[in-house]
Amino acid sequence: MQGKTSYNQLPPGFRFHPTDEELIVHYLRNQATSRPCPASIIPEVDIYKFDPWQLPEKAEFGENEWYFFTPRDRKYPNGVRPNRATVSGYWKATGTDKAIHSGSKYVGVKKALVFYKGRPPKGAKTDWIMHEYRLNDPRKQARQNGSMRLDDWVLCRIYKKRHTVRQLEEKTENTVDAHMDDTPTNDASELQMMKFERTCSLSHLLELEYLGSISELLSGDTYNSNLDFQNLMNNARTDQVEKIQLGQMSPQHTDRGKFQGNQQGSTLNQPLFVNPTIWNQRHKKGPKTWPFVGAAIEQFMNYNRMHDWLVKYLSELRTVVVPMPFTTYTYIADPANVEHVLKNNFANYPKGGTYHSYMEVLLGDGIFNVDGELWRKQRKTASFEFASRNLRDFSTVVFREYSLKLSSILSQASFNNQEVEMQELLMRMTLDSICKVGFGAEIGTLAPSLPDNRFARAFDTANIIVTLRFIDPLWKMKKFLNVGSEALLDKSIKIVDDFTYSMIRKRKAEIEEERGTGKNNKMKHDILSRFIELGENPGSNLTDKSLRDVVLNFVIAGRDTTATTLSWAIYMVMTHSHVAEKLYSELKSFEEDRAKEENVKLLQINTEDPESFSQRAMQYAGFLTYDSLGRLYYLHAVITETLRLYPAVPQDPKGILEDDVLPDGTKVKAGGMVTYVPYSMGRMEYNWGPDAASFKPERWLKDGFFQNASPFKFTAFQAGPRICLGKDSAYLQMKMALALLCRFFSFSLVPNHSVEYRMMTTLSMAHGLKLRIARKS
Ligand code: HEM
Repeated sequence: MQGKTSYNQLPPGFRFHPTDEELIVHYLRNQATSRPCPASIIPEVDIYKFDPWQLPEKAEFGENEWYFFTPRDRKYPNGVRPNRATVSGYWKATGTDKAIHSGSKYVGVKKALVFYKGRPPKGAKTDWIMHEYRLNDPRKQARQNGSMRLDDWVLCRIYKKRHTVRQLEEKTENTVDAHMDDTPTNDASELQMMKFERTCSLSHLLELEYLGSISELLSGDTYNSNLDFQNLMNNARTDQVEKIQLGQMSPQHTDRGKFQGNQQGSTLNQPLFVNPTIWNQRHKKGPKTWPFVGAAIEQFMNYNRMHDWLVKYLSELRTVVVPMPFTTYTYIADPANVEHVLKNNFANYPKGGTYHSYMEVLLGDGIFNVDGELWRKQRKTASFEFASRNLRDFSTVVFREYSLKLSSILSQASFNNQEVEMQELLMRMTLDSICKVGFGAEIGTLAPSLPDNRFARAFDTANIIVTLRFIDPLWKMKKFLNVGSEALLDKSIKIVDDFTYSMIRKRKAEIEEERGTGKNNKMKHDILSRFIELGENPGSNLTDKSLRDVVLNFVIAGRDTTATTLSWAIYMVMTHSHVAEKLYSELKSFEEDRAKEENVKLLQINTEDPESFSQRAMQYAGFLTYDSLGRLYYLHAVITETLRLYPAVPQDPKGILEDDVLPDGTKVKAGGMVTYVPYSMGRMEYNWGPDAASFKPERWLKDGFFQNASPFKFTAFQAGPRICLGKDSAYLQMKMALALLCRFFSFSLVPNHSVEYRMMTTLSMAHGLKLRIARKS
């Protein structure tokens, strides 16, 4: 645009202090009519896609206040109120609008807003202020294809007010001059515990009352006195109800009770357990079973400690049969049974239709969520990609970069005497890494300010809600009515999809452009780019939807699993001093050996000097390559031992297509579920000997070298044809991060912080991992 001054052409010392009138007349009006502004100083940013503390870095100019042109969306499809929600809060108007005049002419309106964290009406007020300027005659957007756009442009000034002027500003927010507020604040230094928005936990969502009816569902009547299994089964397991109504009965029920089929199949007359022996529980070895509900009561009462509940039964019985209303769950821990289910009779134990229908909204037809031919094709392509050296080299660079980012956050926290929530930091690290490896996208949740991220938040929310479907008998009704958790799910999926599809479009355009300019040598190595290229082969049938499914399945597979394992590994190391010492000594000798190999001198390290400390950490990170990490056997054993006792996927259910008999003689019926239980398997003396419950990395080493165990005994990565595809990649990332962290830091638990698992599909820590950090020389 000719005649326009760009901000970097301005001489030093210039400040941008426009009046309200100038903002409207010279900037907003020009922007709205596509004419050049006097200086190209105000960027176009959809500020509602960010939280206010993320905005300063999006501005082109400004020290204590930042200006943006932003579009506004409607709150409701047919309304005229703007949608003021952001990722982790909302803007709320304060005071009355102020008319802006130019001479005697009324030219626009200024509105003041305050940012609240959380969701209305319970948000917490913050010090972030916005002044929003609108033209007196904004051009309303013509509604196109259900577009939610309200008007073209408004102009916003954002700033954070100073505490010293808080009271004054609260009274006069509408008129106070933003220029009074020129003290930059440093959020991190104000806090004892590094705090940030967390979305990955169910309890967090419940605290925020995001899920409303779900909190009732879980804590209220539905699952206690008014246990409504008919409802549950009608909603969730119609396929199995059908089978039992035909008079079929699980043979393993015969010694505990039996079903009395209802010939008419009326819902009022559901099948009953009527065998009188059921009333006498004295000689029973497994869980207590009762009429109508099978063992659901005992299982439900032990829900929060279910993994340990299973340990107790599986150590006595090896196989536990738990009759439930209209179905039977069979839990197995004997490697021979596991091998039968996961390998020898693999075709009989698929994921099944129920799983697919629950997870489809998030996972689509991705590798995690399909069986048969659809799965086989994806497995083949993905295995090929995972074996590729390009992907491995690219991942190594990404994992190193993000491990260093985490290390520098920990270093900063230790210099500031701050405590950290390690599990949350690790979740951020693995999410950033998998997005980079998966999409080639920097989402930056591990940036020093620990910003919130719309995609990350929506992805977490969607993940939690689809998992809840397995215990929410009302989810289909909620989905139909688009209320409660399902409405939130719908919203979250839209955000996830918008982000993913925009990445797909961007990547496709980049590939096209590179071809156009003949720069094909700049091949991208992220998974999405590789699949886009594969999709160009005739007959590949890879649509944008399948690309979306591919990538999201990898994000879900690789993120929480790796982060929770790292959390448990750090916890294990810090609570077993001899392990911590041995590991540290391995990492130190490795450092010396690598320096010699690379023919470099180790940099001086002064643990009281942040600069020297970080330089040495960077040098160390450079020594960590795919090949050199392969030599850290003790580290490998520490991670594997952690996974034996704290497997990221603690139990993994499979459907049953046809009646079958397991190697130990247990009969299983079509329509039921067989679950192999890595959490229990790792703790069974019959699998690991009398010290099964102890944390001993040494059990994996022979003559100093790592020795694998049978995958049907050590099942943390599953086994057989569907064994985890990301195992090597996960070890690479975990070893990279742990080598750096355990070399340069030691950890201790914040007093009174309790570490226990949460019942979810992955074995995360219910209250996170709150740590104090010390630096090591
Ligand atoms: C400590 C880390 C990890 C553990 C413990 C783990 C464990 C597992 C388990 C138990 C399964 C089977 C799940 C099922 O039955 O549905 C699985 C499947 C899978 N994992 Fe991992 N995983 C880890 C990390 C990763 C990573 C980093 C990736 C990729 C980036 C990945 C990719 C996959 C894929 C694609 C599958 C599906 C395989 C198939 O169905 O054919 N995993 N993983």
